[in-house]
Parts: sequence; C-alpha cells; structure tokens
Amino acid sequence: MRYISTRGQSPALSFEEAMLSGLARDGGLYVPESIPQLSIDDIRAMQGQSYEEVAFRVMRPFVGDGFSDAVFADLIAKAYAGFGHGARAPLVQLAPNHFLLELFHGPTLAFKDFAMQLIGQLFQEALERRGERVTIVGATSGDTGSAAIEAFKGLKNVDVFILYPHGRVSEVQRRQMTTPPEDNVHALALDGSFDDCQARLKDMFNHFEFRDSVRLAGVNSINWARVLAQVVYYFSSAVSLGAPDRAVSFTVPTGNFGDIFAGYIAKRMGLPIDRLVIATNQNDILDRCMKTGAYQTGTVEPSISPSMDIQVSSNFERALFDAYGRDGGAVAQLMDELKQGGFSVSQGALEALREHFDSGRVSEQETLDWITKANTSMGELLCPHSAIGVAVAEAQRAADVPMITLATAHPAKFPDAVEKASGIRPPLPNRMADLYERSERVTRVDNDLASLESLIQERIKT
Ligand SMILES: Cc1ncc(COP(=O)(O)O)c(C=O)c1O
Ligand SMILES: N[C@@H](CCOP(=O)(O)O)C(=O)O
Repeated sequence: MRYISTRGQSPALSFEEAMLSGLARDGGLYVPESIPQLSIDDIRAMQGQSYEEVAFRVMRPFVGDGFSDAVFADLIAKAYAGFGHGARAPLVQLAPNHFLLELFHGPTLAFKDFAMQLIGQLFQEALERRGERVTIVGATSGDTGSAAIEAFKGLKNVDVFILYPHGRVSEVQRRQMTTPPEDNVHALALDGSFDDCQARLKDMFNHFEFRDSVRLAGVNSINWARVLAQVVYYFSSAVSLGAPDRAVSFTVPTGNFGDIFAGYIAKRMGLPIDRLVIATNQNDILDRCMKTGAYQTGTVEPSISPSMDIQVSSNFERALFDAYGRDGGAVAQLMDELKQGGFSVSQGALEALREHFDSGRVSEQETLDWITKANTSMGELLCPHSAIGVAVAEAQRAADVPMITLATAHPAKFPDAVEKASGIRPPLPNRMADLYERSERVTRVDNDLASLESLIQERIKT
C-alpha cells in the first residue's frame, strides 16, 4: 500500500514513511493510493469480536510490511489496554433508533485517545527499529494535545511540543497538557486561535531547513495514521447494530474534519453507511460550504465547545481531493485561494460531497438546551461537543435507519458548560481526581514562526 499527496507533487510513500513524515513536502496530506475493500463476509466476521480484533482486521490492509501481523496485533493490544471500558467504545441507546457511541473512556477522556494511544506504540516501535529520533509538533484546540502528551510522555525517541490557543481551552484540557512532569513534553500557549496554531505547524513543515534539522513529525490528523485508527469504531459500532445486513448513519461533531473523514473511509471500504452528518457549532464554515459551495473563512468565535472552534478544517482537503476526481493540481489551486480567504467548490465536486455528507449547525443556546434535554429525557450527561452531535442527529435522522452519534469527550472535561445547563458538575474519574492540585509547566509564545522554531531548537539541544 502506497500513500500519495492530495496536491500531487510529492513521491508516494509507504505507511511507515507517511506516518513518520506527517505533511507531504508539497504541502498536501497523504491518502492511500487506493482504498482496500472488505467484503460482506469480512464485515460479518467482525460480529461478536473484540474491539482489538476488529481494529486488526480494519487497519491491517493499510499498514503494509513495516509491521508484522504479530507485532501489529501486540501494539493494538497495548494501545487499548488502559481504557476504562471493556468494550472500548460502548454504544448506549438514547431514543428509538438513535444511539450514542461513547468515545471518551481512554486516558484523557476524548476520542483522540483511540488514535493517539496506538500511534504512540507505532512510533516507538518504528523509531527504535530504525534507530531514529523525531520532534513532534502538534496544534490543538484542547484534546489532540492532551492525548498526544499522554501517549508520548517519557518515550525516549521523541520530543513533543504542543501549541494551544492561550485562554481558549478548558481548564481540564490545559491541565492535562501542562501537568505531566516528563521533560520530553512541552506545552506552549500561543497568543491566537487554534487556526493560528495549525497554520504555524504547517509553516514549520513547509520550512524544509527547520523540518529536516529537527526531524519534524506530526500527530495531528495531518497524519494518515490518526485517521486510520479512527476508522475502526465506525466498523465496531455499525456491526453491533447489524451491519453489514443493515445500513446505519452517523452524526459527527466536527472541526478539523478528521473524525468524519474516517467514517467516509469506512464507507469507501464497504461498510454500509447511509449518511454521514457533519455537526458544527457557531464556527460553521463546513455547514455553510455544504449548503452553498462557498468555503469562506471568517473570525473564529470562541464557544462552549472549544475543541470545535476551527475555521480552516484541515482534512476537508482530503475530501476535496476525492470530490475533484483525485486531481492534485485542482486541490493545490483551491488551497492557494484559501490563503486569500476562501474558494468556491465546483458544482460537480459539491454534488460528489453531498452524495456522502449532510450537515447542520447548532447555536450556543441550542447546545446548552440539548445538554439539559439529553440529561432529563435521555438519561445521558453530554459534553457540549457531543450535545451538538445529538442536536443535529435528532433534527436530521431518518425513522428507518439507525443513527449513531459520536460522543467525542467526557462531560467532566467541560464542567462549567455542563453545570450551567444541567445543574450537575461532573466529577473527574478517580485516576485523575488530583488534576487540579498538580503543578503546571507552560511557556507563553507569540504567534511568530521564527521565535517558535528557535524555542524548539533550543529545547531539544538540552
Ligand atoms: C471533543 C471534540 N469533539 C469534536 C472534535 C472535532 O473533531 P475533528 O477535528 O476530527 O472534526 C474535536 C477536535 O478534534 C474534539 O476534541
Ligand atoms: N479539536 C482538535 C483540533 C486538532 O484536530 P486534529 O484531529 O487534526 O488533531 C483538538 O482537540 O486539538
């Protein structure tokens, strides 16, 4: 299996090379050259299997020879051993034909743990075998950063720098990033938005002298391995509701488009998915684009669902690549136009996107109302991101197709919003009950490429 860039100008790489490289050198994102197909029998064989067994069957065709079957199975087992629920990603019923996929039982209480715990294992195994060391830089609106720090802290072949928007993540998210004492992890609070953090990260990848000097790697969903690990729970949940003999739909709280893009890959592999519904907060560029074809950036408005406060939705580029018939030149041109503020999706490409995706947007007040309503009438305390998913799913679901809404974070990560809506302040699980007492370590940084690069170079010298 080879991986090609969405901008068509970088050489194809193996899974392991693509994983360790992050962004392609032409600025594009890696995607598989072709999508492996699973037959109806392959999918039926997943019924009754453990999450780990499903993960092996779904991911194996993408991974290639770098990891043997035995090693890959072992890394999967280690990745999910620390999850707080035997099913890893349990489904609970909210209403007739509406189910919630709880993705918050990992070590940092967000769906990012599913991919990050596995990537930590894959990086460690690959880097030790190669005798190499990398510098991971990540951009986060809160959850990617905490999951990355948790997965990579203390690993000997990796230094990790996480850029987060100062003052725009929840206190739990911030403390998960700033309290680990291991000296290979560094939390950097940037003066700006998540989009600024992600833009500086991509600038570093496009600055080859810096990139090569620190051996830069990425664990955002820029990295194909992140998306791949998230494909698994689409299979495990759909199969437990009767797939492949029954189609299901998914609603996904969306920001950087990585999670829902994983659902699209599951569908392309043969999983019978009827609709994939994008659910956004007031930072609704994706909903506007799906409705009008105009992908126009504006100012990010901080919300009570801060992890989705994103305007430049990185993985949308992967969806556009397919919608434009895998024409890397066309995608490169759109991304150039994006630097000037936006672009219009062609009618043909918009129709191709609408074949798979629907969308909906939820206001701040509606988010609070749905936290209240889900608590009182569905018996589920939701985080604001998951509430946005449930709100959009309830508005859009068809009566005859089961809808699965992804619950992307634990309510205890966002206690202020949850308490305001429900009157309940959700406690942290026991294993992190002392999070508020731990001492923090963080560096304030300007939104400036040169000074960020110098800081990283200085820190990895010591
Ligand atoms: C809790 C939560 N929900 C939803 C999202 C959006 O997911 P994605 O960026 O993959 O669209 C994020 C951030 O990624 C998140 O942390
Ligand atoms: N919401 C994310 C933003 C980064 O997304 P990623 O999936 O590209 O890593 C976060 O929590 O940081």
